[in-house]
Amino acid sequence: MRPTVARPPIVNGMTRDYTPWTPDDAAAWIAVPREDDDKYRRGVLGMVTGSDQYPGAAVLGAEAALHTGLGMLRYLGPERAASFVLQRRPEAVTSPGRVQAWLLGSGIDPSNLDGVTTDRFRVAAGSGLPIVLDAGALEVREQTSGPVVLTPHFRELSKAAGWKLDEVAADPAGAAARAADEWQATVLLKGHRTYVASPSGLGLVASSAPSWLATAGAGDALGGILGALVATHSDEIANDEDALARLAATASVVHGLAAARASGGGPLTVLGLIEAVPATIAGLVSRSGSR
Ligand SMILES: NC(=O)C1=CN([C@@H]2O[C@H](COP(=O)(O)OP(=O)(O)OC[C@H]3O[C@@H](n4cnc5c(N)ncnc54)[C@H](O)[C@@H]3O)[C@@H](O)[C@H]2O)[C@@H](O)CC1
Ligand SMILES: Nc1ncnc2c1ncn2[C@@H]1O[C@H](COP(=O)(O)OP(=O)(O)O)[C@@H](O)[C@H]1O
Repeated sequence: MRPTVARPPIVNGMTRDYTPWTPDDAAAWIAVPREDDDKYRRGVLGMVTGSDQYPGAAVLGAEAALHTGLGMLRYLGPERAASFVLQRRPEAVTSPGRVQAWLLGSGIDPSNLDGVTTDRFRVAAGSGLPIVLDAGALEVREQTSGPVVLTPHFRELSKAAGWKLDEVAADPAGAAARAADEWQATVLLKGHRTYVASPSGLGLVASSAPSWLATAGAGDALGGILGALVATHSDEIANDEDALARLAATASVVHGLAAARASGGGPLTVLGLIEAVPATIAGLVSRSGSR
């Protein structure tokens, strides 16, 4: 039996308490495929990410989702980004079809949306399926009909909510809670500590990441990890109003632990982090198996 590890103390935000989300907590939110699973039953993620300006974000999100594990990835972004995704990951499918969850917005400038992306945002928002909104898709929350999790960093939250950047930076825990209340959506606010607030009042905080993670593209990888976790837990999301918050905190823990593994105390690249995700998940699964 493993020794019991003391849970870190609760972080008191001004408006709600945040319970630390530990690797043991995260381990319970990894879907391990069963013998009777097939690619569709495991979960299909639809991704509308990347643009001519930022095709790399699409590649990082797709790589991260596939390394986290899912039945199928449907990449439905613009043509140039799609060809980069296919060059790295020929298993990605680029034709529309059924999905269990959506990831929208990484690598997209909301002031410069192309027609295909706008149409696909509309279809995803109206599907009623669980949806992860990142970077250029934060505003899509206003059109959605299903469960939503948003993944802004400080500047994105300040812009989307119309709050001063200094205020968000001074009290990120409070800002995440306020956004979750106002938007009636789960909010994951990125930073050295990542705060997850759900509209029901749940607060979770993940702090497993080394500061070496502060590098361009790290958030695009987090989006892919979360997208895969959401696509493989559609039943749990339908039955538990806080499942999205727990999955978001789990994504942050997986991301932070993979970053620590890739870093080994020194600099990391985002592809290095992504390559460390399968071993990170195997480590979490073996923890939950030993309980
Ligand atoms: N390889 C890729 O394709 C990458 C794409 N990314 C995408 O890029 C888009 C913009 O993301 P950001 O996180 O940069 O958005 P931010 O809201 O942080 O910044 C927007 C813009 O403000 C300027 N800016 C802000 N702070 C600055 C500073 N301290 N020094 C210099 N310029 C500053 C930059 O011109 C930047 O493009 C998102 O769609 C994101 O997903 C980024 O994730 C980086 C990697
Ligand atoms: N100082 C830090 N320590 C630990 N993690 C960090 C730090 N700064 C940023 N991060 C993490 O790195 C990622 C950066 O995401 P984001 O700002 O969206 O970057 P990008 O848009 O370039 O992909 C987030 O997951 C965030 O939590």
